[in-house]
Amino acid sequence: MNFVSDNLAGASAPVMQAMAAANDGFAAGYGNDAWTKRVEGLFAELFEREVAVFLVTTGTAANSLALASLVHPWGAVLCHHEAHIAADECGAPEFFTGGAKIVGLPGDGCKLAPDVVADQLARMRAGAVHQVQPQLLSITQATECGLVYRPEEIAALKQAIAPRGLKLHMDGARFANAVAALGCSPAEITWKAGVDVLSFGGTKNGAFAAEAVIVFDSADAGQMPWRRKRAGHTLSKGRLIGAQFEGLLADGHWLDLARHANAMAARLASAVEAAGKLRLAWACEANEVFLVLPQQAQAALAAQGIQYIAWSDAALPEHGRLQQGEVVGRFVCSFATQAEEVDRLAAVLATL
Ligand SMILES: Cc1ncc(COP(=O)(O)O)c(C=O)c1O
Ligand SMILES: C[C@@H](O)[C@H](N)C(=O)O
Repeated sequence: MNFVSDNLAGASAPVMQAMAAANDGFAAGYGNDAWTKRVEGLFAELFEREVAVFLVTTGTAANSLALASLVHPWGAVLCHHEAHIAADECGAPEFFTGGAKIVGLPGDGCKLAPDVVADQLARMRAGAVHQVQPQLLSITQATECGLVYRPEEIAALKQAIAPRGLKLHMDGARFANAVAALGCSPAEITWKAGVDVLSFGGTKNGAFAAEAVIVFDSADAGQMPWRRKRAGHTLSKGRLIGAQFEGLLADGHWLDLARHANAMAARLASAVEAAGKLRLAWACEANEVFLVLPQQAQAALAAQGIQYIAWSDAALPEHGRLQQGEVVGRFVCSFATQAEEVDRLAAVLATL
């Protein structure tokens, strides 16, 4: 059984069918194909406004190109110190921005609070030629610890950066899971809350390799066509990504997939809490469950061949610090996770 990552699932059947259907005949290249054009319209409908859409194949590309379009080489990107852009993209944001500084901030569950952001900004002197200039705040939705920002929390972060004119980026690798968890509209947790640019994740949701940079103000999108091309993400057969998103977005399929993943995670979290043997490191709010695993639990899982990632504990609150030998286990559910797998995992953890 595999709870390592939603990246490890394949693509959903409707996405595969959409890709197969897009294979027929000839099509314009480099994003000028019919599938990509239709998807641009679908995103405008989804976000209830005109949007600029740039399809790429990885989340790292989506994040790095979004940042590069809005941050100067002498700029600074504020984010959580355990954010994917800070900890898991091998310096791609720094590379594509031409050297902008990633400034990591603390926060329980990888969530940023407005006062922490404001305090950091107060320490960065505007216009000081000896200092990098803060130009963008990046938040991850759902966070790297599986928590979800509510619309009002996003708006409060926007309010904290507004006096210094920072842009607000959302790493939405698990955006679908957050929307499904909140039951809100995509607009409510993006542009209506102050988000300027979104990395809309399709890959973890149920596509094979489909990510979209969604820019809510066309004035912020001017550099993207060239930056995407230089990054090697303007596909000659752009229908490859367009068809995936068409399959994903059709009839709300993307949200159905996310709801299932979230339901599987909730099933696991409830079973663990009912058994009373283990504690959650953070609340289960989307499609991930983070458990504090003593050595006995680690051994039992290994014996059963149940795979997960031992996750960083750096975002744990002081009172939740690990004891000797404990690790935080990250268990990720996807659209492909079956209830029987969850129940078997829960049974192993209940017999500790
Ligand atoms: C929160 C988050 N953002 C961005 C990414 C980057 O995606 P990719 O691995 O496709 O570059 C990931 C990982 O898959 C992620 O977990
Ligand atoms: C790199 C690893 O963290 C990946 N983004 C995942 O969430 O599984």
